[in-house]
Amino acid sequence: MNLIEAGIAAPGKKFAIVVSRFNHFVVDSLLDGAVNALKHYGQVSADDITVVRVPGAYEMPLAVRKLAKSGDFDAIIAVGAVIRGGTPHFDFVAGECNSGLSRVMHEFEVPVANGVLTTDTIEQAIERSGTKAGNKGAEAALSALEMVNVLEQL
Ligand SMILES: Nc1c(NC[C@H](O)[C@H](O)[C@H](O)CO)[nH]c(=O)[nH]c1=O
Ligand SMILES: CC(=O)[C@@H](O)COP(=O)(O)O
Repeated sequence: MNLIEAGIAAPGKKFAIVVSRFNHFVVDSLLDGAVNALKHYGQVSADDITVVRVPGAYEMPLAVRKLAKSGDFDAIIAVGAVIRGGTPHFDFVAGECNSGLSRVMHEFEVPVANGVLTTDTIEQAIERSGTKAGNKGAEAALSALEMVNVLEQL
């Protein structure tokens, strides 16, 4: 059996993190988790991490596409929080964000890790941004680290 598997150390690789300002009270924790994971587990230096802030999750795919098209980054991490309100707007924002990120990843063959929370309640978002349900920003960063190394072997 031939198994292609990779670790998460990626010193010298370049990462971009696209972070939305909406719900920044949880998104800032997701960003911290992603940056710390890149530095601590990935051995990525701060000089190789670029952070791009956008207004909301709906705007993320456009920024991610520009970054992917530049060819300057080995992986891109998207962190944000779409929290359901009182109208169907949640479905459109979350749907367009997720499908847009996926489209960019496949079009440019650059890992785009999805650290965008889509929750029904604020409490669910808080739980997933560094409390009892982990930090989805950190998890997305770990995915990006592994995918950079896996793709290098393919
Ligand atoms: N409600 C949330 C939004 N809404 C804003 C949109 O993302 C977009 O910025 C606006 O529609 C203007 O184009 N964004 C989030 O990231 N999270 C939300 O819960
Ligand atoms: C995800 C959203 O756009 C949502 O937070 C907006 O809230 P509402 O549906 O009450 O306008």
